[in-house]
Amino acid sequence: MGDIDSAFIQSTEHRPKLKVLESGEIPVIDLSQSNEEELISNIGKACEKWGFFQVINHGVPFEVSEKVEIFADKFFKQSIEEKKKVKRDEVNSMGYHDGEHTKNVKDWKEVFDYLVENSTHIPSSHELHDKELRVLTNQWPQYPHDFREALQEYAKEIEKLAYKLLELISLSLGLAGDQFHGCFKDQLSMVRLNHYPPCPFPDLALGVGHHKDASALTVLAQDDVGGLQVKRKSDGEWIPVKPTPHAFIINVGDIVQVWSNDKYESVEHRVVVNTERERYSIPFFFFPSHDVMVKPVEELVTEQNPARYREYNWGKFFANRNRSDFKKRDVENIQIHHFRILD
Ligand SMILES: O=C(O)CCC(=O)C(=O)O
Ligand SMILES: [Fe+2]
Repeated sequence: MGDIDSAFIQSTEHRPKLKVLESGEIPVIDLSQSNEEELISNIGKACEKWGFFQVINHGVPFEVSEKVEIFADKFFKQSIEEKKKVKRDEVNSMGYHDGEHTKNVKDWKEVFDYLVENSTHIPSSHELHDKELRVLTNQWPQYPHDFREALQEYAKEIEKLAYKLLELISLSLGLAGDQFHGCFKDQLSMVRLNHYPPCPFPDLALGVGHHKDASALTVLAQDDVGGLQVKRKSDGEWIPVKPTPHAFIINVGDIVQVWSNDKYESVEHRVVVNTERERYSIPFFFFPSHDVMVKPVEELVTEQNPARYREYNWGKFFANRNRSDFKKRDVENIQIHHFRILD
């Protein structure tokens, strides 16, 4: 079996229990249901109680998702030299990467990231005084053929679903359906292909360490292997999300937490590894444009419920996060709680 590289070892408190609780609790919501009021209410309840739900009958054609899964497998099965031809680096954060750290511990996975908009503006640096922008562009591999077309088609389909979900979430908060649409004009949204190889150290390593997504919301496809766990709000237990055929897993991200002034929380989640089977998952992170200032929505702020966050610039937050993905750093990376107004 050999020894595990110490970069992968989780601290004792974050190591997974090998015996997991029964799953099946995360709500499954049918988006095709005709009673819109009930649909909105169910989404609101799921956001409040879990921060996570699954959707079925979502309108994304199965062939589009299936194609991406096949291409993902073809891409990751190539040699490391081939994959590294589209390696991400500190300047271009899109492309292939096999050294990501979450909370300063290395994840047992490899990824391929691409932007939904193909190229978009981001701040040149995380420094607040630096107003310069630069263009962030996708890197596409030569092989597999038609990889780019399949992945872009997928992104466009999921983007439609993400707008629809954001609309339903806005309505559930008592806001206009299109309240946030303007924030995504020059969006930084990206799709990630996650490949988790089998791992002989399931008690020490994680596929992705515990974290919250920085997005407004995340739309995740997973295969039938399982491994995603969500921290239950009521008692802090890690609950597995059972793979549901053709469903997407939706979670509230940090931005919706701030917009909703903590009504909907961005919930911690992580991925445990599997000793026998490799696993694929594909999150779509719905990210606003770089110039969006994120703050609690005015309509949701009252004297009794004052704003709990100072505003922050999304582009700078994004640039700051990208710095920490490469190596173990001694400090915690940027989090929304750094903008919390203490009472
Ligand atoms: O693989 C999964 O199920 C989740 C991955 C995840 O949480 C992430 O990439 O942010
Ligand atoms: Fe995540």
